[in-house]
Amino acid sequence: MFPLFIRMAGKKVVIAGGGQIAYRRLLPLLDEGACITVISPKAIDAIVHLAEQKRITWHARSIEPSDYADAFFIIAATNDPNINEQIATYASPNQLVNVASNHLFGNVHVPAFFSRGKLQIAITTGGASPTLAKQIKKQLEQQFDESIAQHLETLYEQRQKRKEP
Ligand SMILES: C[C@@]1(CC(=O)O)c2cc3[nH]c(cc4nc(cc5[nH]c(cc(n2)[C@H]1CCC(=O)O)[C@@](C)(CC(=O)O)[C@@H]5CCC(=O)O)C(CC(=O)O)=C4CCC(=O)O)c(CCC(=O)O)c3CC(=O)O
Ligand SMILES: NC(=O)C1=CN([C@@H]2O[C@H](COP(=O)(O)OP(=O)(O)OC[C@H]3O[C@@H](n4cnc5c(N)ncnc54)[C@H](O)[C@@H]3O)[C@@H](O)[C@H]2O)C=CC1
Repeated sequence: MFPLFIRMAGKKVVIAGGGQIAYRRLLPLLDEGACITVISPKAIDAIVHLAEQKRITWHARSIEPSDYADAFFIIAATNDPNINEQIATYASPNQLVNVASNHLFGNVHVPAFFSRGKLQIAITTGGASPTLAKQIKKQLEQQFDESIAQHLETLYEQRQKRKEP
């Protein structure tokens, strides 16, 4: 697995499933300005609410391959592992696909992560123990408190000045 931080503003994201896991994936992507479509016969209230506010699109039906043919990033988070795995199979090899129910499918793992201003830290265990990834995240959250955000801003400004011609 190769770690990347991806600018998601304006990118088409299709999420199959409308449960807690779909919502957990959706929130940080929405913050980043991704264009999100949820396809799911049922959805939790928080997702329905976002759709009512027109912050995302929700289609209340089962997912079909044509729904994600032109998606930049596909998230398979239904409660049917077979459907999730089928999505990974039907997607183009050039699309990013995350399968929430089986780490062996798809080509993207979602890490445990947090930010302190411009500092972003993400941890994965390659599907071995998401719980350990979460614990390591909590330890690092203690180690890097909010003060690092301001320190990093100062370093950033100094660096920008040095780069000025
Ligand atoms: C492959 C991956 C999926 C992906 O990439 O999308 C995946 C897969 C699976 N998770 C499962 C279960 C749990 N996942 C969590 C928690 C988190 N899981 C996350 C990521 C990932 N989980 C990716 C690998 C990341 C890595 O390797 O480190 C985190 C880090 C990020 C996030 O989800 O937002 C988030 C912590 C967030 C945080 O707080 O920071 C908990 C604990 C809890 O919720 O408290 C449990 C229950 C305990 C347990 O089972 O361990 C199951 C079995 C499901 C079933 O039984 O059906 C599968 C399927 C499988 O193992 O194949
Ligand atoms: N952190 C992680 O990565 C974790 C992943 N999981 C996995 O994530 C998946 C989803 O978990 P939850 O959100 O808790 O499930 P959930 O049961 O709350 O929600 C599942 C959603 O999928 C929808 N759905 C079912 N069939 C569909 C279809 N054909 N097309 C579109 N949508 C469909 C349902 O309407 C429902 O909204 C599970 O498969 C579970 O194995 C579970 C726990 C943690």
